[in-house]
Amino acid sequence: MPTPSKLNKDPHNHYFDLGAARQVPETHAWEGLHEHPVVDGGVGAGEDAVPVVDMQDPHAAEAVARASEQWGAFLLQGHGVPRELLARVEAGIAGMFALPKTDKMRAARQGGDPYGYGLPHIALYFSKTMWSEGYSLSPTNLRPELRKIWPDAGHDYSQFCGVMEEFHKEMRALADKLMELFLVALGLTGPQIAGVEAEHKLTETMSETIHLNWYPKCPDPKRALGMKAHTDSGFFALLMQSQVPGLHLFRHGPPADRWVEVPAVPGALVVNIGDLFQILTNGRFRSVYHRAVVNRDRERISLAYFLGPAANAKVGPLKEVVGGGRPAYRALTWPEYIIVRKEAFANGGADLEFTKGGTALEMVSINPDDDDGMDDQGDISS
Ligand SMILES: C=C1C[C@]23C[C@@]1(O)CC[C@H]2[C@@]12CCC[C@@](C)(C(=O)O1)[C@H]2[C@@H]3C(=O)O
Ligand SMILES: O=C(O)CCC(=O)C(=O)O
Ligand SMILES: [Fe+2]
Repeated sequence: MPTPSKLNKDPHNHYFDLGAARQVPETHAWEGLHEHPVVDGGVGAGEDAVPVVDMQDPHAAEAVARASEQWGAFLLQGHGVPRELLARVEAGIAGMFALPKTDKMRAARQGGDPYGYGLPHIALYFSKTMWSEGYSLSPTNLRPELRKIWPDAGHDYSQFCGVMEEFHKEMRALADKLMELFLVALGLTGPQIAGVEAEHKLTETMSETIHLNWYPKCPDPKRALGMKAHTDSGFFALLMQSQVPGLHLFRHGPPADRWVEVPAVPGALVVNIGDLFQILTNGRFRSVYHRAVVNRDRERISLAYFLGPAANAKVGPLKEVVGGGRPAYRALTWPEYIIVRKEAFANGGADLEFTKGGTALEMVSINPDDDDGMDDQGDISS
């Protein structure tokens, strides 16, 4: 086992084999994990039942609007991605994460690279280490990236690339449909949606990242954390989780602040709204604060497919949503938002419950009493 000091300084966790650990070292023991109760979000959980949207339902847009306003997340069914493909994707990811660490480390993220193998970006902001390994990939550059792990480009490589490409094609088509459904859910008319698309090319220019998560079994799951609580920064994420629950969504009281455990529903995907979508929709659709916990007996895998604006597009509240009102946020690019979030994290803004310096969204919001940002128009803004 490495010395704790070395582990803490190593954002990519080179030295600690989570899968073989017999105890949770101090470096991986998080405080405050049990401040809020965890409640079941399954069917029959009353108002804590995670909303379900069936894309085939003629009233899907209304269900999306309700879920996006009240939860910032929902389970998506009727999406058309074959269940058997999801099973092959999951098996492929499990096989990749089961490779020796030395193979995976060949793809380790270097410095500020957005892509690569290792702990997620937010790991850099915390002194404790998460009980997980991650791998961020650009779907348009899969083969060269995965050659780092499988330099011989043999059978496993071809199979994994093949299944991920098939999956990506399906997911991209789904993301485009979902973006349209969100715009309908916002109450935009057909001509308004066409206008938004013509003006901002939202769907056409959306950028995509696939992030794979592996949460090995943990000998003491009450002390460890798979993924530190956060909001995703982009527009929205489509999450595929294995049949082991572990995703928690935060809900404010009354009756009490709590974590709602998302049930593992075979074939369903989870949709999480991100911060830039909250900005785009002028705060109508809320980003969801969420975390992933770990399990003593079963490892867990998830795949998050992130959609966001093009890196150089300024995102501000859509004028079609703002209407005669005022924009609640100033316009900024995704990279600019990441810088704001870094500052917010440094000030304790990572924890909704204990925010000292304000969350990143608060830092980019426009105070209704001043005129700041009123003329801060962007590519995607009012
Ligand atoms: C597109 C992206 C969203 C993400 C940062 C990234 O460039 C690639 C990884 C993503 C991820 C996954 C785990 C949680 C998260 C907060 C993180 O640290 O890395 C998200 C990022 C995000 O939503 O900001
Ligand atoms: O593993 C999960 O369920 C959550 C993962 C997540 O939040 C992320 O990758 O951004
Ligand atoms: Fe997330």
